[in-house]
Formats: sequence, C-alpha cells, structure tokens
Amino acid sequence: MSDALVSLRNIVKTYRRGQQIVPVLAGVSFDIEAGAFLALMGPSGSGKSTLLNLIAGIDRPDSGQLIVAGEEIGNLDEADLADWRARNVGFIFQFYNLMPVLSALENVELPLLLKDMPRRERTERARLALEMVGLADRADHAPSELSGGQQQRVAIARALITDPTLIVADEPTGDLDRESANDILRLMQRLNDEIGKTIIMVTHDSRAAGHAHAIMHLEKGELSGREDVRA
Ligand SMILES: Nc1ncnc2c1ncn2[C@@H]1O[C@H](COP(=O)(O)OP(=O)(O)OP(=O)(O)O)[C@@H](O)[C@H]1O
Repeated sequence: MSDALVSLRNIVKTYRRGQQIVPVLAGVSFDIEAGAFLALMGPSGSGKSTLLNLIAGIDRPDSGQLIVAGEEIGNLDEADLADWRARNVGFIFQFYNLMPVLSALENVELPLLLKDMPRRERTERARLALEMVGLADRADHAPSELSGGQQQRVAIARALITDPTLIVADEPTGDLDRESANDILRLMQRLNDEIGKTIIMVTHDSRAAGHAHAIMHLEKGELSGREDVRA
C-alpha cells in the first residue's frame, strides 16, 4: 500500500467511435503525494485531459488501478462516483464555466447546494471564498461584468468552497493574457503553499508549469519524464 493521495497502476484508456478504436493511455503508473502542485504537459492529443479526467472521477479507465483519496474510484458506479467527486474534487476549467445568470457569489455557492447546509452558512462561506481570491467587492456582479482573470478567480473560489481534497485544473490560464495568467498562477501557488491544497494542472505553457513543484510529461499516452521545478 502506498500513502500517496493519487496512485495509478497500469492505467489503460481507449476511446471507441463506432468501428474506430483510439488508444489514449497505454498503461500509465505514478503516484502523487498529498500537498503536491503537479503540472501535466505534453503534445496535443497525448492524453493529458483524459488522464486528468480519470483522476478527477469524470471518466473511468478500461483497466488498471486508480486510487484517489483512499478510494478505488475505477470501481465505483456512476452515483457513488458523483458523490465522491462532490466530496473530493474542485474543478477549474479553461473557460471558467460560470453560470451567466448567477452572480459571482451565487456561482461560488453552487457546489454547496448539493449539501444540506443552511442558506446563511452557505452565503457566509461563499463570501469568505470570494474574499480569499480578492473579489469580495464583486460578489453581486454577473460573470459578464468581470474580466477573464476575475471570472477565473470566481471559478477558483467555487472550486475551494467544499474544501476538496484535490483541485484539478485543465488549462486554467489558456484564455488569459500574460498578466492575468500570472495572477491566477500566483493564486494557485498560494492555495498550495498556504492551505496545502493538492493541485494537478494540465498546461501547454511552460511558464505556467514553472509555478508547479514538478512537471510530468506525457507522450502518446505514456509518461516520458518527470522533473522537479521548485523546492
Ligand atoms: N470522448 C472521446 N471520444 C473519442 N476520442 C477521444 C475522446 N476524448 C479524447 N479523445 C481522443 O483521445 C486522445 C487524447 O485526448 P486528450 O484530450 O486527452 O489529449 P490532450 O493531451 O489533453 O490534448 P490537448 O492538449 O489537445 O487538449 C485524442 O486523440 C483525442 O482525439
């Protein structure tokens, strides 16, 4: 038994489209320790998003062992997997995925609606999360009234609100200019350094990856290297 937060052993994933079979991950094995900030890099189509989705319990492997936060998630049925995700994973997407008709505060509150929590406590927690990302003064604004970087901050507050074990981010700075991207990466670094959040981030951008502790490289569905970035 390993005490890693994420443990993958011989993970194989293939997509089927009619007659066509697309092999994506060809037996991937590695561990991620709790408290890590890991960047996943590799050419387009190398399987980065597929791997991230497996670790986050959005998708399931064809074979292999996938243990995340103490649970063998490859074996859970849909309902249990959804429940596990809601308890354990915070998501950050490239295009923020905020609900346009809701305010920043309401967007941050959303994951708490799945929990049995009094409204007042929900709102209080969402306010604290917005404060943590520096947007307390924008709570009532709609996403369309915020810049891309601010929308991503709201998305980060939403990812944090349930205090998840793990945060996964797929190209979190892919839609941002360099300055806003740096702000977001510094914020992610703070979440990692100051509150110990484990973060796994897919990125094409080596500057973004430089904010992580370690970079893992994927090539054609196989790990091709791992390098340490900062202590
Ligand atoms: N739902 C799906 N059905 C069929 N094929 C898929 C599906 N999702 C991904 N693929 C294929 O799996 C391979 C890996 O895709 P994936 O999105 O994981 O790569 P990636 O490294 O994240 O690429 P990018 O950097 O371009 O986002 C690609 O060949 C892709 O076309």
